[in-house]
Amino acid sequence: MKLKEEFLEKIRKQLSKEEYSKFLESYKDEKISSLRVNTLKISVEEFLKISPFKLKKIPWSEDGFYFENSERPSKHPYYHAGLFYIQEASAMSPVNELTPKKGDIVLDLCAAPGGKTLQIASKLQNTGVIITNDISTGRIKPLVKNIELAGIKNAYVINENQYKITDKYKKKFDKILIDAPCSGEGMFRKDESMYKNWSTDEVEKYSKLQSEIMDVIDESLKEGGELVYSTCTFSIEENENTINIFMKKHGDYNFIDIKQYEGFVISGGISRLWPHKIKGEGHFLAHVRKTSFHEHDIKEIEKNTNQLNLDNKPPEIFEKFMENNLNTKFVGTFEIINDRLYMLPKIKIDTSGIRVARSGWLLGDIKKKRFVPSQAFAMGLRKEDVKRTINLPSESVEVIKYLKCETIKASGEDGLNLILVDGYPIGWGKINKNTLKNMYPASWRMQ
Ligand SMILES: C[S@@+](CC[C@H](N)C(=O)[O-])C[C@H]1O[C@@H](n2cnc3c(N)ncnc32)[C@H](O)[C@@H]1O
Repeated sequence: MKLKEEFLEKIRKQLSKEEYSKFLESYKDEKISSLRVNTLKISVEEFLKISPFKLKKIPWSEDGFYFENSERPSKHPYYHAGLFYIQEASAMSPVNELTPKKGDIVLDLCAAPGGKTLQIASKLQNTGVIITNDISTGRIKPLVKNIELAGIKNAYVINENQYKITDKYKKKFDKILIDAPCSGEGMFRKDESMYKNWSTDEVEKYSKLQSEIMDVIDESLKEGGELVYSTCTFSIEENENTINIFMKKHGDYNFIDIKQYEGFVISGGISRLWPHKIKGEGHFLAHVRKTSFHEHDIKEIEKNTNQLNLDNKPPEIFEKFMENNLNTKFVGTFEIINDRLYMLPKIKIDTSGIRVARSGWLLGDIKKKRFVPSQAFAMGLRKEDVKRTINLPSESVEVIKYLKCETIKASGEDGLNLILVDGYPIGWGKINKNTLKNMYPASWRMQ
């Protein structure tokens, strides 16, 4: 790869001579591949027992692992069971730093396609709530799919800009992640298209946008709340400058010391991940806490964290479905939106006037007098929740055929079955005399 002189000049200014030549050398390194185990579905220990891939721990992520470049995990049925997500190693550092805690209300403002939302969800373990947002309508679809595949039940997926969000949600969030749109310099090794579009004008354009986003989103963070700002770029304009402009303008924030890992270049609340110092791509993160305190904020916070009434009865049609098909009786707050039944997260979030793509766990469609369970429902279940299941071994031809939406032969009880791979749900099917009518969604078909 021939790097543009203007880009190299900017890097030269940031590094010593020796560091700079190591940085250039890193462009000749082999590509680095990594995944993160989805602990909503399987513990790291269990995954390591069944993993068909040779894995090596990523130091800064408790559930992140490198795999060998010869492997193709996204083609494995476990990927389709949502047991892991392919995520670049450095990209795991912002959520590791933010460390959402069970019960937190978290905003992931620039979320698509969802790698970091999934990581936040693993930390929350379906407690609290995640508002996961992206401004791009086109990128909402993959975000929704990744959330469904991962079995996340406590997220609202929304499609707004920072102004709309701040207008609606004042001092609402315990934690905010701004994984900002950027010039992507840290990803040049991985994605040449980012490099082709790079120019100093782009750097300037993004730095303005980042400052605008940060300036506005401040109002949405609770007093005492934490914010991580991250990019996958090297330019000072988009990193140190953005966070320093923000800190100057908003005097009520302090930096939080960043967790130290070998190779991270840390100065107080700011960290840089350089590709010649760690096994991963380029990244930047800053961690800050809002510190000011006013009497009226307490009332605001209390109002915001109202719990939903948990005894809300499910619609009769779903009661019947549970009786006939499930061992578990789900209780919670149910809502029907456009003939689709959802179970909402336990913390009440007012989404009126907001463009919402998903509200919590999509259970299924109500079609005339029938309840048709959704793929998202299947992906959020455990095998024990369902009366009839068909287990397909991960090495079988049948599981691949199922994931390719083909009809297969399978022995089991007639009726609706949850289809499993080695005990982990992958979708629905109906058995009739040893033939499985495939209900795997065409849009999820394995390629
Ligand atoms: C670096 S990517 C996010 C990657 C994502 N966090 C992940 O881990 O998969 C930046 C995202 O910001 C979105 N974006 C750009 N401007 C935005 C804005 N003003 N508000 C919200 N999202 C924005 C882009 O559409 C893009 O999907």
